[in-house]
Amino acid sequence: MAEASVDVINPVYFALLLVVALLTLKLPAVFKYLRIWLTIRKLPTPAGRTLIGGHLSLFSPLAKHRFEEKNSTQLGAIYRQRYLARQVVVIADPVLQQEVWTAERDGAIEKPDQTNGFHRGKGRDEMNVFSEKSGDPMWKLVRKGTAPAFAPQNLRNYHHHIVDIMDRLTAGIRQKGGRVPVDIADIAQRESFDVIGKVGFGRDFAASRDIDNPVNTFQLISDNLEEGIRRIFNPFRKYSRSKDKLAGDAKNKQIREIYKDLVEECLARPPSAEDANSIAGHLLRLKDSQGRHLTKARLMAEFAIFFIAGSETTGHTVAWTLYFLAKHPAAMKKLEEELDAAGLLKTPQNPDPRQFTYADIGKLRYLDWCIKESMRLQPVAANSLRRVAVRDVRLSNGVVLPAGVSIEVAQYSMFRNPVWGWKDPDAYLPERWEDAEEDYYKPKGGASLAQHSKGDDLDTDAGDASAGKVKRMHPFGQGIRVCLGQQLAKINIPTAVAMLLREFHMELAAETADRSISDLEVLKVTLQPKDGIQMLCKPRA
Ligand code: HEM
Repeated sequence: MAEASVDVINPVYFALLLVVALLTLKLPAVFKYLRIWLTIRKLPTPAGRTLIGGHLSLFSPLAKHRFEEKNSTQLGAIYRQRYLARQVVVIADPVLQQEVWTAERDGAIEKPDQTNGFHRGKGRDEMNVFSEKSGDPMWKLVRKGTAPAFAPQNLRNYHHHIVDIMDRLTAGIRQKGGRVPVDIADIAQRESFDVIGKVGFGRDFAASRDIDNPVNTFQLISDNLEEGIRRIFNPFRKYSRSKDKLAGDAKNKQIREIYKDLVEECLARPPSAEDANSIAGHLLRLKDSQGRHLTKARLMAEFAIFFIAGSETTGHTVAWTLYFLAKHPAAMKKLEEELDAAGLLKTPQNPDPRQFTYADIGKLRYLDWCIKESMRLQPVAANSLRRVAVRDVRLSNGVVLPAGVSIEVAQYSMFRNPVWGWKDPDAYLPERWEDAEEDYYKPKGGASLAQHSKGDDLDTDAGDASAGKVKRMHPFGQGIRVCLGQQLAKINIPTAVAMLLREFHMELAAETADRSISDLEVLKVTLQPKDGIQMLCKPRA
């Protein structure tokens, strides 16, 4: 329920902070806090918060997207939340979120203060292209410097590695004979792991070579992300001596060793033409304005983010896509027909179909729609995108985001809330993407939108507020911090899905089919299958 009444909790915090401030003479911080609270206090807020934790006790960080979906339905597309003393404005409105990205481009909104939450180091050297503020020259240097690794020509040259990796995986699955369930989430992880190994670091991680051999690194990454998430919402956790926190510290150490090894290996390896175009190749060549190469610590932090972003996103998207297809036999059949028509499906008439090529990407429209629809319903970036206001930002609906307030852009709820015009939002309907306009929100009386959204468009495809439409589907984010690796994802996902379906008819095994999707998922930085997606992969010919 919306609450527009005076928040009785914040004065308590204010009093506490005042005492602390008097003791530490940090009065400006207290006045800043008071100003934030006074500015946003009229926004609705979810009921049930507690005195100290605020809304923290109302949701699990591992299912926060669902809490946000509920709130944005009940409270509207802009509301406030409190995590301990931190005031957060949550935005789940396509128009307002575009204004946030405009303000970010103008320097009024930034990434929050954070070191690399995923391996939790200390200091500037631990920042990376994801955590660094947009105003920082290092962010620009790394973003610009690594962009050529994701250029279409470069990715085209790497595509044969993806095909080889998929060939190895399908050979491994074929050996199961279609009788025992295969964990397709694990298969997809192996694929994206080996792909980032090659494209990112010129290394064969060999996860696709033996699908029965467990890859310990997956669990390590997964646990590390979970620990990272827990610390974002519990700043006191770092002082905890609990068993699971200490285990988290030990795993953190182990994963740092992996990044360190990777950096050492790339530094020591004689350069090859292909390595020079890998992400690591670009990172190793970068020099700052004073002509200095990145330090080893900085390289580790950058390697870490590409390692995680590369392996934790595309793999889960492949797994969710196959899950939805198996759940929706009519969509699966249509996709099989499309692949067959393109000569890419093994059938009795075509027992040796041609190989999937780079040129196929983009031509297989139904495949594209199936992936997009999966990304709408189960976007891997379901965690809201976190920012902070550097200076006051007035949104076109009159709400002011005061300097210092935390901002969370809730993508998950935007992709399915019917108020943004989604028809049958909970249904898996790949056909909806046949209409290119489906990407956009067009309120009745588009003219008012032009007024509502004063932001300039940031991406060429961000929408056109003056034409009365704005993007409501943006799984790769938007604006200057839009996903750097999206082109890699866009070639990897269709290749993996098409190459699996080429060989196998895929059905959900009972242990997965009988569970609801909320029971199958977990939000550990990315929205991923909690404990696998079991499928029967029946060889086609
Ligand atoms: C399905 C696949 C993927 C999805 C849905 C996805 C989604 C996103 C989103 C939403 C952001 C913006 C975060 C924000 O605004 O705070 C982002 C940023 C980023 N992504 Fe991805 N991503 C994917 C794959 C990849 C891959 C394969 C890589 C690299 C190997 C990658 C590297 C990055 C990096 C480095 C950033 C930070 C960019 C910056 O802040 O300037 N992503 N991604």
